[in-house]
Amino acid sequence: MPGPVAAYVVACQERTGSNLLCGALSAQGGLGAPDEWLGRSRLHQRLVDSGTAAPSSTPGAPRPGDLDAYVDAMAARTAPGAVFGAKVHWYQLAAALDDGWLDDVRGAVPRAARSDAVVVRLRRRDRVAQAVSMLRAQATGTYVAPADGSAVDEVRHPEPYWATGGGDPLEEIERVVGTIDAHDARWSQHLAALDVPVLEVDYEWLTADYDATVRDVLAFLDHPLPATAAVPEPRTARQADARSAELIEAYRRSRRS
Ligand SMILES: Nc1ncnc2c1ncn2[C@@H]1O[C@H](COP(=O)(O)OS(=O)(=O)O)[C@@H](OP(=O)(O)O)[C@H]1O
Ligand SMILES: OC[C@H]1O[C@H](O[C@H]2O[C@H](CO)[C@@H](O)[C@H](O)[C@H]2O)[C@H](O)[C@@H](O)[C@@H]1O
Repeated sequence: MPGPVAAYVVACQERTGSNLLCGALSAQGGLGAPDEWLGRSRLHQRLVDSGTAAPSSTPGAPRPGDLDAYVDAMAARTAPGAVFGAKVHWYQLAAALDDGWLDDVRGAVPRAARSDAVVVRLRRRDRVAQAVSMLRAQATGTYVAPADGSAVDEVRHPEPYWATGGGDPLEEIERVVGTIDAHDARWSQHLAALDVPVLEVDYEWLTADYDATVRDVLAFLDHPLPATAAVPEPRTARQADARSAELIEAYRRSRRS
């Protein structure tokens, strides 16, 4: 008989609405702040700041000296008594698995909570739209649009994550869709091998019926919202613009011809 949910992972890929969902979970109060604790661009600094970096860790090749100590330090930042949450993109887990400092995704939550950890698997059915969203975020340096309209700093990665930034945009989309498919298959394989409860959620459900989808996720995480309580307002806004629509349409047209 499984116990109450002690920790959770939002298992996703980029541009699947993960900030929208994780914003709702963070706003709930008892579910921590599911951040990208394994996120490559900040991992080395987080390890150093928490005193858990391996001597060999560098910004380009972050490596914990003691993963459990690192995860515990991140968990200590969430409110006392809150359920710990982590958001993990496949490429972040893959890097950790390849480096050998983690055996499976449950390593991203505190050891004491692993046997009662659950997974919310977030995907986007429209992979062309997802790929275009990735390329637009990379091109504009804007990965998130706060719903309150506040400004965010541009993010420029030293090396492009998903595309070269040059060349034929339709070929870029094709390549990124291929990466999304491959990473999705790896998530499926990885989760199928674990004895862990998984709730499947699609970006399309989240955006078509935000209230009902967030309620379903909260119930799965043992934090059901009473029918009389309102779902927290989205913290992020939709980013896709006219250029996104143009690229999606051009790609679809090219596939039909
Ligand atoms: N409120 C709301 N309504 C509709 N869509 C929304 C909303 N908030 C975020 N989004 C869209 O989610 C996409 C970004 O996904 P992620 O947050 O997973 O991106 S990432 O983690 O930073 O890579 C990205 O998709 P695109 O609009 O296709 O670019 C965001 O616009
Ligand atoms: O595509 C790589 C990563 O790009 C985004 O992360 C970057 O922007 C974040 C702010 O929106 C910042 O916190 C992070 O350190 C940057 O790497 C995106 O949010 C990530 O999901 C994505 O993996």
